[in-house]
Amino acid sequence: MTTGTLFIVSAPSGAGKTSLLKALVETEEHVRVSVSHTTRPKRPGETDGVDYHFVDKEVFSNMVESGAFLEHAEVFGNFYGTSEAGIRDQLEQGDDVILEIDWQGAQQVRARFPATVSIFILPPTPEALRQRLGSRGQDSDEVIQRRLGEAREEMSHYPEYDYIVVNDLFDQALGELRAIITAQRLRQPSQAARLQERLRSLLG
Ligand SMILES: Nc1nc2c(ncn2[C@@H]2O[C@H](COP(=O)(O)OP(=O)(O)O)[C@@H](O)[C@H]2O)c(=O)[nH]1
Ligand SMILES: Nc1ncnc2c1ncn2[C@@H]1O[C@H](COP(=O)(O)OP(=O)(O)O)[C@@H](O)[C@H]1O
Repeated sequence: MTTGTLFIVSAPSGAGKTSLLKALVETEEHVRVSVSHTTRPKRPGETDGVDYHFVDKEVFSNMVESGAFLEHAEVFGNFYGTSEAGIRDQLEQGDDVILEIDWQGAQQVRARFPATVSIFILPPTPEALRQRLGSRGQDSDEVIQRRLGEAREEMSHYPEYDYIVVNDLFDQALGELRAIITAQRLRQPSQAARLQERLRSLLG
């Protein structure tokens, strides 16, 4: 039995991480994206329990108190956290689990699980980031300005990550994400655990 790998994906708001991960799980088996809890308001088109578990501050702080979170952080004035329940089960079933979290959460998860593989997604240019945040059409000007203002701070943490993917051409970035996951699966001992029978017949 092998356990799956825990991946972290971080990026400044608008770089395209949610779109990339959505496309990734549609085509890739045995990869799941963890659904976080957040106190931020739901955007049009988002679904509770699918995009996030939308909760109020009281529920969130009760979960913090009871130790339900693997990590949690305040980002753009809202609270976000990854609940531990479920993630362990998914990993134990052999599935890879991706956490779409900010650099603060990434530091907490690495401290607890040093084998975590982390990926930072960069936009090609500052102009592209601005344009993407605007074209998503789901945030007010004030929210967009705040997110752009904090993009440099988020991006300054890139050296803490194992991989960097530039999301210029969407399909190329998606291919690079797939390559990282594939490479991780081919590593010893993950791959050897999958190949037990074959190895037995080869080695006698
Ligand atoms: N630490 C932490 N950060 C999270 C979590 N979920 C989302 N985030 C981060 O919070 C930031 C804002 O997310 P969101 O409001 O969905 O905006 P978006 O990045 O523009 O899609 C992003 O940097 C996310 O990676 C979480 O569970 N924990
Ligand atoms: N490679 C790309 N080229 C052009 N637009 C993109 C690309 N990747 C994502 N987008 C668009 O940019 C906007 C922000 O993407 P999103 O996935 O919501 O970003 P994030 O989750 O990082 O905040 C969306 O409108 C999305 O369709």
